[in-house]
Amino acid sequence: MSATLEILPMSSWVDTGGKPLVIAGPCSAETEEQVWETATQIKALGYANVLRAGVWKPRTRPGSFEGMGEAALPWLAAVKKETGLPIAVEVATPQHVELALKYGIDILWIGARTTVNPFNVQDLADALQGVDVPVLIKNPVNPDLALWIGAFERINRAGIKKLGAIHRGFSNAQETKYRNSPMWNIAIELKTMFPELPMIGDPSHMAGKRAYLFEIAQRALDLNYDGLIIESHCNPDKAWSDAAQQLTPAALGEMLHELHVRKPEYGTDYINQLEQLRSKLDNLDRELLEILGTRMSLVEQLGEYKRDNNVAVLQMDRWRQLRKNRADLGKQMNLYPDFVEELFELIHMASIRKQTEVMNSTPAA
Ligand SMILES: O=C(O)C(=O)C[C@]1(C(=O)O)C=C[C@@H](O)C=C1
Repeated sequence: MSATLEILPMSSWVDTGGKPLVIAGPCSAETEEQVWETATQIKALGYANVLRAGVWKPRTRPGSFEGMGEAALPWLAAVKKETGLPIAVEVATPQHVELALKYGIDILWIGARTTVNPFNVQDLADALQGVDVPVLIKNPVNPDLALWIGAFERINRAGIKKLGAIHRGFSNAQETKYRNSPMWNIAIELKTMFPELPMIGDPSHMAGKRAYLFEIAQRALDLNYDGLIIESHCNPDKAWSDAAQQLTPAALGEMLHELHVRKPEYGTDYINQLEQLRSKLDNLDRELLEILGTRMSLVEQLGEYKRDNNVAVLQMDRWRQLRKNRADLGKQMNLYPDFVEELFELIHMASIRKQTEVMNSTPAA
């Protein structure tokens, strides 16, 4: 997939003093007092660069609290004046965009349930035409990188160059430890395609529970994310939405203090050591590929034998036996079991592909 985005650096819309961006605030703006108390406590921590609050809440089932709507916008405008912190809210319709801009909201984000729908995203892009406001786009709820990229393209084509990605994790079909599966590989792929796109981790929505926030936030920083967006509420247990994943500003401060920010690059003092290790890896990878090449030519010979004797490509007994044997070997070598399993699944699929080609070719005379 190839795509181009014109992106301005994060420093063009927020000053973090070279540190990771911290966006914090309640899941929802509930009352004027709650917004005020939470915002002033967050400001006092000294860590946050931006204050977040949900005003329009897309909820899974009807009957849940769906946000205070426009009524909450003057509260946010007032805390912005008091704290000096820029405000970020989620927008899902052109009317939300219009109202947010009317009340001087500084940063907009598009939620995961909106990113899934190109019609919705295009409506937002049309409403943003000619407006200079940073827009952060959450990953779609389903693990579809192209859909996420498509949303960036639509918003970018409307002239928005102050863009950022929020990685909030992907819906689970089954019960898992986290509320949403991080699937870090998808965010890494996006970052690989668009290195200049700021990547912001959303531990709150991945974790779903306070207890897991730290490990996810640290993982995001280990991957050199540009920032974190974390839900914080002055009285989290009484929150009207997402109570289990919010934490008090004081607990947020402790967590942020404990997190380690990694250096993006090695220092010059490590360069020699690093180069030696990398050149060993280069040699090993070459050997690995040579071995895979040799394996594939044996598989091809087996394929010719199968073709000439009219034997099926897929040999289930052999494959089952092989899988078990390689998993045991991998265990002895201290390799991650799921890694070994996936590796041999890929190898086997490539064998099947090669032998299917051989099967359908005519033997050399
Ligand atoms: O053992 C065979 O019959 C093979 O063709 C080799 C191989 C493999 O890649 O190891 C490929 C396809 C079969 O389903 C099982 C195993």
